[in-house]
Amino acid sequence: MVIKFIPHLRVLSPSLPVTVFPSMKPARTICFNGSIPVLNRVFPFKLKFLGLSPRFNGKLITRSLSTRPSRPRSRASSEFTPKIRGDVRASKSLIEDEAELSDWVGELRTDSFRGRLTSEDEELDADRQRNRVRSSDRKRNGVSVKWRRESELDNFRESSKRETRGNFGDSISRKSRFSKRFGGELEDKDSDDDGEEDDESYSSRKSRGVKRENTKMDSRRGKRNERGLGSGNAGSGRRMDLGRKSNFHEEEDTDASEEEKGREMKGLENFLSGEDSDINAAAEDDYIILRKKASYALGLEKDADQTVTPRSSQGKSESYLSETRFDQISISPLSLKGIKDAGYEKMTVVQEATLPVILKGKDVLAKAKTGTGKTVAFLLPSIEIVSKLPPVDRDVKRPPIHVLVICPTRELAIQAASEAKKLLKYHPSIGVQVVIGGTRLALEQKNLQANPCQILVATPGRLRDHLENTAGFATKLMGVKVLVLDEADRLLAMGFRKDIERIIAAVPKQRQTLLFSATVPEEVHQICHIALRRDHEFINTVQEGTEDTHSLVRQVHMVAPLDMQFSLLYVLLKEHIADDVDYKVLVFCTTAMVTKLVADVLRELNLNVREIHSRKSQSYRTRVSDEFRKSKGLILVTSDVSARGVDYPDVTLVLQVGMPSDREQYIHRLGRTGRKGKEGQGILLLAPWEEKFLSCVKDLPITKAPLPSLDPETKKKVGRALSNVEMKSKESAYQAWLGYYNSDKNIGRDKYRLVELANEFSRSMGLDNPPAIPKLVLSKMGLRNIPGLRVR
Ligand SMILES: Nc1ncnc2c1ncn2[C@@H]1O[C@H](COP(=O)(O)OP(=O)(O)OP(=O)(O)O)[C@@H](O)[C@H]1O
Repeated sequence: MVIKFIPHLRVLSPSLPVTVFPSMKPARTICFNGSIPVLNRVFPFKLKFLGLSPRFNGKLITRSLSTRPSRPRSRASSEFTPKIRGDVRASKSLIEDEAELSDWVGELRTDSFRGRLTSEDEELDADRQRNRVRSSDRKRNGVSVKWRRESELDNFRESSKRETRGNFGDSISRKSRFSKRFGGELEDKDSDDDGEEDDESYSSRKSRGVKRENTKMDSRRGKRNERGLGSGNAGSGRRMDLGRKSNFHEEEDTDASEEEKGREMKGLENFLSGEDSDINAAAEDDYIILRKKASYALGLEKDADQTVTPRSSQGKSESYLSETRFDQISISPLSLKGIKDAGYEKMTVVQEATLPVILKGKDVLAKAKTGTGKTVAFLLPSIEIVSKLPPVDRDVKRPPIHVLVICPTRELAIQAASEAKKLLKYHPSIGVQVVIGGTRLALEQKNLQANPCQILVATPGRLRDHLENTAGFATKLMGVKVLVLDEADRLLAMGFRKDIERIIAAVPKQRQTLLFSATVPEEVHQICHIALRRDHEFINTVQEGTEDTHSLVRQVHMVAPLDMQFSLLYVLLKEHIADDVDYKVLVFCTTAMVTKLVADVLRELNLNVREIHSRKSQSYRTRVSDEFRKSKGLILVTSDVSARGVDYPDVTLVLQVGMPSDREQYIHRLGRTGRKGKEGQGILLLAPWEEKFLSCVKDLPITKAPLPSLDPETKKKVGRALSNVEMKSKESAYQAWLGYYNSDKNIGRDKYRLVELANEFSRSMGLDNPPAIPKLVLSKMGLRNIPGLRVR
């Protein structure tokens, strides 16, 4: 089979705008023989699962499980990656970052990885299945009991720690308000039964309980260590299975008769009420475990102060922080000082898990939930590696770049560079610079020349620009020791893949590569070999059996016809604002132009709104992003430019209007709230024909919420606001809307239906007739001669 790569995405996507870029050249077609699945067979990878053990003496214990026989490594990437060297001038990348992807997403979106699952995947699944069986066999033989016990204790300790976090009372009250609004399904037993208890007393009661538990746990940990229960056992080859802890009950109870169960229940109730808790100090471990088991068996969990939490949330809202302090690990005193100044004391779980592996020189593919400190996880070891390299002579004309960090969006690149600056505060000789699209290339070239730059953070498109247009840049890249792909799954997807392949070809083969993301779909495992060595470690800090989203983020979806959606959006925002004076809301829209329209409408409705998308200048984007980071009482309407990685503290609500491009994008957008173990809310507003999207996220705890009622006055108000919005904004939104859904596999298949829906969208904007669309655009979208469209 022959696969064709056509360099310019514009040519691929019929929905692209008509603007012609000077850099556009006639499409070249690069052909190579052999399908990607075949390449996968030839260049296999070895998956390593790493559970996070309870941590003892600051050490993380890892387990690895090979799912595939190792086969000889091959030069996969180089075979279909054209080499770039400094003087070769190729056309510029047309995709600067994800914001542009979100506008021109076209067919690339749905096809990025999906649809390429073949018998090879089935084979892989079979492998995994076999391993699962082996793993459960081991469990039946009692091998993993210790780990489970430790996990139970960790779970217990961590749930206690959670309670100590600031604003707990506030969180609870918000949670219960959210529950009230969205009905019984969300009833949260964390809060009081009647939901009336005031925040202060709740909060102080919690912290009392926690202190008690923490002290207990500390002494228990000491005892466990003495007894060797928690020893690493690193060589045993066993797989730690933290995710099993919430299945404790199911594993234990399957054989009990109904009568026995009844007896057990009574006994367990006594036990939980404390009547049976005749424990001595030496048996505290077992007491905790038994108590947990009893709780599970009863379908509820009582924490230290007897607060009941529903079983569904047990073990899922694990703390993002580990027990290990930065000063317990072996990093340079200069880094440690920087970390202290940044206010970090304990490592996050992903930092604790990845740091030792990276410092050992391994390639790493890491998965950790959103907002859990992945940036520091790859920056800190990278800085450590650079700090150990011999200093570069000042006279060297083209000092090497040692660490290259690639981010899919400009905002994310700026953020990562600023995090690096914080950590480098006491490393005066190590410089970090950022190169991103939307800024002047010449200015960046000057900066690169004038200032030290051992660490470079870049968006893919601009990096290629430098490779192709900045003298000596390719030579500098030959010094790369560590290559980081932040949001790796995005960067390895089709929209960026070609840029990434070119970048990989421009850095030395002898390097360390780190891939980080909150989502690592199966497809990434299959193609990560283009960046990673075969013996890389896959470090997954998301417990098996738990969701990829945070349990403290309440997720609901609503289904409403398009003609209700502007009014609904308004009502939902008003309700949220009324609930929380410190509101900070992100409203995600499908495309840049729809984002603009929604922002225009909400502005007309006198809400405090900002907008951010790729059609705004970079300086505007940076300014708005900074403002939103620092503000409260603000709504940011945004395209997917803000979907990944951007760290806005204390976002109270993420509202997604229209279906996200895929499951991963849903998770990343939602991940803008509930960061650093905090609480958050997510609402997904879908049209009836978008409901299919829910099947992609059926593993996530998204409950259906009833629609708020819309009074006639609200409808009128929203109608007036819509009529005040410029026609141009509506025209652009209509065209963008059509392009977005045209590229959806399901919706775009039936063009007649698509146009009907687009015209429904047009009516929802208050237009009697749909806006006319240029003939050329229509033919690029494959929509010529479809009834219902107006041509201009
Ligand atoms: N050890 C730590 N202790 C406390 N806070 C930390 C620590 N490490 C990082 N943080 C903070 O946690 C927040 C989230 O970090 P970061 O943005 O790196 O998350 P992430 O996992 O990359 O999220 P995303 O998946 O959305 O990109 C940031 O504000 C960061 O400063």
